[in-house]
Order: sequence, then C-alpha cells, then structure tokens
Amino acid sequence: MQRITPATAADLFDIAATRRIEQAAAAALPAHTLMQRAGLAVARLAMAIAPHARTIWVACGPGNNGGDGFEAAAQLRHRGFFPVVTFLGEEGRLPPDAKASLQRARDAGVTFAATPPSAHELAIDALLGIGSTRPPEGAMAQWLARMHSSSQPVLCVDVPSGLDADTGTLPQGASHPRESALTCITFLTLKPGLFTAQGRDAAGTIWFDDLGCGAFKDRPTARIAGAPDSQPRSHASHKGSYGDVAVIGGASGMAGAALLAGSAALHGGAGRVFVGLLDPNAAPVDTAQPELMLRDARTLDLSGMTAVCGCGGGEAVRELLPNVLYTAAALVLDADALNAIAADGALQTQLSSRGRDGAPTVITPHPLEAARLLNCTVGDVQGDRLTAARDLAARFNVVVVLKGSGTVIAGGADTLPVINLSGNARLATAGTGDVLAGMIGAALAMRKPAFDAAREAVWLHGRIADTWPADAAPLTAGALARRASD
Ligand SMILES: NC(=O)C1=CN([C@@H]2O[C@H](COP(=O)(O)OP(=O)(O)OC[C@H]3O[C@@H](n4cnc5c(N)ncnc54)[C@H](O)[C@@H]3O)[C@@H](O)[C@H]2O)[C@@H](O)CC1
Ligand SMILES: [K+]
Repeated sequence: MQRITPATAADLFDIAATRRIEQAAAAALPAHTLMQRAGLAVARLAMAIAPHARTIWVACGPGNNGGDGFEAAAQLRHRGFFPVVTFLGEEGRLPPDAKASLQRARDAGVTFAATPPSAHELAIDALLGIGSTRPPEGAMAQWLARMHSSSQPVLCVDVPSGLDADTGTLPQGASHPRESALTCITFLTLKPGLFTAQGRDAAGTIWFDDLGCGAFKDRPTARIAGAPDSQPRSHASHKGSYGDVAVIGGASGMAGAALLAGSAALHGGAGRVFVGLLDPNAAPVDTAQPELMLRDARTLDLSGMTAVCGCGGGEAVRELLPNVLYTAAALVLDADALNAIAADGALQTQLSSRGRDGAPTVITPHPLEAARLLNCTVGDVQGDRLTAARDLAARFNVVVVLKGSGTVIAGGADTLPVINLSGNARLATAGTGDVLAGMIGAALAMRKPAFDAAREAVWLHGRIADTWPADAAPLTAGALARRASD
C-alpha cells in the first residue's frame, strides 16, 4: 500500500484499461482472491484511520465495490471491530465475487442493518466504484449526504461513489464533502479522475494498493510525474547561458501583471529579463525590481528571445501578436493573448503553423480561455479536462497547460499527458497565473524542451504553495514570484 503525494510518479489508467488489467489479474489467481485482498487492504487502512472506532458504518452498493465493503467488514469483525453494514442492492443480483464476500461477512458475525447507525466513528463508502453509470439517487444519495455531512472520517473504496474515474466529474448536485476528512484507497490502477476536476476534493488523501498484481500492465492514459530532477547550474555558466525572457503585456493600468511575470522569470533563473509594456505612459523603471529592463513593447526584437505574451495585455496585445508569433524563438501565451487568438482565425492559423515549424510554444489557458479556443463551453472543458488539453495541443501544435484543480499538461500525440499534483487553494489569488507564465518562460529560456519546461514550472509553482509556511504572511503573487528559484 502506497500513499500518493505530489512527489509520486506513476502511470494513470482509464476505466477500460483498468477492466482489462483486472481481468488478466483475476484470471491468474484463485477465484475471489482480488476481492479478499482489496477488503483486507480497506480494513487495514480503516484501522489506521480510526483505531479506536466503536462503530464502523460500511455502506455497500449493488456491485463488486459493495463486495469490497463486505469483505472489509468481515476482516474488521475478525479483528474485534464492530462494522455495521447497510446494503443497497439485491442479494440475488450480486456478482459472484460480491456474493461470496457477503456470505463471508455474515459468517464473521457482522451486523447488517436497513438504515445507517445513529452514530459512527468511521464511514466506509463502498457504494459505487468504476461501474458507476448514473447519478446516485434515493437512499444511495441520502447515505452519501449523511456521510459527508458528518464530522467523522470517510474512507472511499476504489473511487468516491458517483465520481467518474476517467474525468473526475461528479454528478450535478452530488453531495460535496466539506465536513469530513476524506481518504480513498484505490486498487490495481491509479485512475485519472482521482487527480483532476472534482476528483481531488472528492477523494482526499489517496492510497494505492496493486493487490499484488504489479506485473499486469496496459497502455496508460496519462501520468502523474512527481518532482522534476533538479539540475543545478554549472559553475562555468553566465547570464547568457540562461537566455533572455521578454514579457509582452501590461496595457494601461495592468503593468503589475507583466511585472509579476518578469519577476518570476528573473527569480526562475532567466539570464536577462525585459518587460515590454504596452502602456506608452508606463514608468521607465520598476524601482522595487531594478533588474527588470523596462521597454516599450513595440521596440523589442524578440528573435533569439523567449517571449511571455499576454499578462495584463488587454486589447492592446492583439496588434503585436502577428510579430510575436513570427519572431519569438520560444513563446508562452497567456491570458489576453489567448483571448485575442480565440477571436481571430488568422492568428490561430499562425499559431498552429508556428508549432508545425517546431518553434517551442506553451499556452496556459484556464478553463474559460480553453473553452474560447476550442469554441465550446467551460462545462465541456471541465467535463473532460484531459481530452480538452489534448485537443488544444493537437489543434495548435503547442504544449498546453490547462490550469485548475489537477492542472493538465498535454503535448503532441506521442507524449503522455501529465496531471500535476502539487499546489493548493492558496494559489487562488490574483496574479499567480502571471507568475506561472514567467516561470515557464524562464525554463524555456534555459532551453528546456517545451513539455518539460511547462511540467517542471507547474510543479514548482504548486510546490511553493504547498510548502508556504503556516506562520508566514499570506501567499501573494509577488512573494510567490520571489520564491520561483526554490
Ligand atoms: N471483481 C473483483 O474481484 C474486484 C473488484 N474490484 C471492485 O469492483 C469495482 C467494480 O465493480 P463493478 O463493475 O461491479 O461496479 P460497481 O461496484 O461500481 O457498481 C456496478 C453496479 O452498480 C450499478 N449502478 C451504477 N450506477 C448506479 C447508481 N447511480 N445507483 C445505483 N446503482 C448503480 C450498476 O448497475 C451495477 O449493478 C471496483 O471499483 C472495485 O471496487 C476491485 O476490488 C478489484 C477486485
Ligand atoms: K466507492
């Protein structure tokens, strides 16, 4: 059993691949073995979470996820705990493994009840796993709501019930866990839906158990990539070794966004950082950061430079984009640059031919910007974030950083998308996106391949938030940028 952390590197498998792996693993083992191993793993984690629990409520559904719950209840009873099982299904229609585990729970002397116990110290959610096909309703929805409104911990078996294990979406109106501490133990494979969209909030702390079947492999859907290899600077390097970044943005009243991106690029390790401001009346120097070389955006020669374009760009950035797309040696497109491209077919053609020519380009949309670029709704994007990121990458021949809970980084068809696990809600403050764009720019300027530059910067950006000292001042974008060298 392994706890998944932001530093974990592992492949993710969708439901179809998980089913194939399960079939192959089950065929190589005596009947019912997998479920017995799954139930034992649930019981062990339950005892670790709630060692002093008097009553453990095990809510079991109509399929094999429920079977894992019966098996866990049997194991807990054998160890002196008092599980109370509520079962939502018909015994006669249970799959064979689950039926065998139901019998084992009965034989172990587990208490079965028609309704949840009046009090419990731990709830085990074994209602639905990867076989969820429709929103929970009736008693199932009520039981989930009851679990999640209690202050007692919840242990989800395989996936939180109702969560789509491929996309991380919950049915509309699903009870959203707020009060309870959540843990999820997932079996055989790590599923992408646990790590993006609503999955992270719904699953809480994730544990993985391969049920002794590590040898069974299939084609992964995506990856969690963990911490990048750190590459210390060599002693012989000088500022030219790390390349130039030019931030293009900061239209009237929005200079701060461009300066934040510039600061992040500087602290992220770029050799020199120019900030090309779109506001002709901007101050000639940022006295707080004199290292930043402020220029009029229209005068910068971007050939040989990494441009970070769009931060605080407003409408004004549009007129510069044809030149930026044509001349920048490497490019990060953010915010208003993406909105301008979404509204202009000629710029879209230019962007995709730039990528076809092999010029490194990273785009960093949040879901609304992604929806504009794909000409769909935010709901479509959030309904399948991996597909949205892959579609954008294919359409524009770029590396895509689709921001949000479980940021997705997607590149070409032969690159496995990555879901980033670092970061937290502290990053939900103004300017953090500008900082990320600057950090990616610095990594590109160091001549890292675009996909690696994006992945590493996203991970580091999140890691800074994860390690923000609890007793420090609240995270601000400016302070985040200054820690981009961490
Ligand atoms: N077969 C085995 O030996 C193993 C099974 N495993 C468990 O089995 C799970 C998959 O089992 P299943 O394929 O049976 O799928 P589930 O247990 O997720 O549920 C499928 C059943 O639930 C019904 N259902 C779907 N949505 C519903 C809803 N909203 N309300 C009410 N009923 C609904 C379906 O009609 C079907 O009867 C995995 O998630 C995992 O927990 C793992 O433990 C690995 C070993
Ligand atoms: K479940």
